[in-house]
Amino acid sequence: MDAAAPMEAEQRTAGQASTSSSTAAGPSAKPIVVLVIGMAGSGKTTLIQRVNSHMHQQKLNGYIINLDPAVSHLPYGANIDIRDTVNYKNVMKQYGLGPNGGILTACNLFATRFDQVIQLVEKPRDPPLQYVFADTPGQIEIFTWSASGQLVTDLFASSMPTVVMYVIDTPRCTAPQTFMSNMLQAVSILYKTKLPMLLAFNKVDVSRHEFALEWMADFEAYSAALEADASYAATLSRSLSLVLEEFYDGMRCVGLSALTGEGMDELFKALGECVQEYQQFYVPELQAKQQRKEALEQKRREKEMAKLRADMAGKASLQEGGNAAGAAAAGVAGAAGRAAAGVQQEQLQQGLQEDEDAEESVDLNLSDDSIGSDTYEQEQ
Ligand SMILES: Nc1nc2c(ncn2[C@@H]2O[C@H](COP(=O)(O)OP(=O)(O)OP(=O)(O)O)[C@@H](O)[C@H]2O)c(=O)[nH]1
Repeated sequence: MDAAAPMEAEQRTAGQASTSSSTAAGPSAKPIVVLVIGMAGSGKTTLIQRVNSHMHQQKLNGYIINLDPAVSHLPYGANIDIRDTVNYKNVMKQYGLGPNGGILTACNLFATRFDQVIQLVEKPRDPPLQYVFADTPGQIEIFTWSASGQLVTDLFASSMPTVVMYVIDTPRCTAPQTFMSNMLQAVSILYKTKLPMLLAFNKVDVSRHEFALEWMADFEAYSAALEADASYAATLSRSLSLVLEEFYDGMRCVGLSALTGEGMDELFKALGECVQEYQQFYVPELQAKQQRKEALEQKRREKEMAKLRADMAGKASLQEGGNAAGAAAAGVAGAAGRAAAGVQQEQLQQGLQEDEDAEESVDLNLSDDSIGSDTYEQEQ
């Protein structure tokens, strides 16, 4: 893998729009990262192309990252392209993998350098970046259920406001069970990432998305659509629709057409709302997570310190105890030499007393050595 490639690829600024004083994210704000996820063929790449041209028109400062190593042609100029860094076909050959294994491994290799991508995105610019759109592999699970997808998502979300845009092929969703499959996929991504989500019903030029909004708002309407179907899958879909009511409630949805450009203004408005949700819910959760991690680390350090103290105390008391016992034995021998049983007893007592004194001084020394930790424990 070419480590310097993300840096070089970034020089190609085809995806950058021209300058603007009226920035949606604010002049000093961090860019909004949009992870574009969806089933194969839902129109992610075409949608990003449309978004790119919309950003140019609106003079929004955008940045595009392609994370799909297997895409053969990109209709937009990506600022960073995974294919400049890693060739998934070579990966397949080198590791003896099939296409999916090759794509997955290519993504994993790229993810190991993703801190460089974050650095590039965060690089100060004038005017600052407002939006970062990331195109993900068509095989949805390669991104959503892989270590690399998790890493990329976490790195973005812990550095910048991050939103998941789940792209849906609307014409295909007119079948109620395909609609349910899409919703379940979206829910699983929401659970996995815990990020604000936007449902983007694409291809509304072919089929309007209002039927989907109705199914989400009204269980009876969805149930009616399944009426003619008495199969087990249909019954399950009906039950799932009830379960998903909580998910549907308040979920942001936009109807888009990557082909005609319909819905672009609504998309950017919805992204702004998602950022508010990110600030309100995700950031406090992230902070709490970091605090829990720090507390665990602190506990681990304290435990190690206590173990070290115990080891040192054991060694020191053995050493001091041995010295004192030696002195006591010498005293006993001297007393025996003078043949005085009372004196012998006295010497023995004295020896034991010395032993006790020695132990006391060991304890004090240990306390001195570990003032910081002891103080912390007492405070706890
Ligand atoms: N009519 C119509 N067709 C669209 C629209 N968006 C995408 N398409 C078509 O849908 C097909 C798939 O589009 P892509 O952009 O390649 O979809 P993708 O999700 O990136 O596909 P993968 O890379 O396989 O994941 C193409 O033939 C596009 O021309 C749209 O809004 N309307």
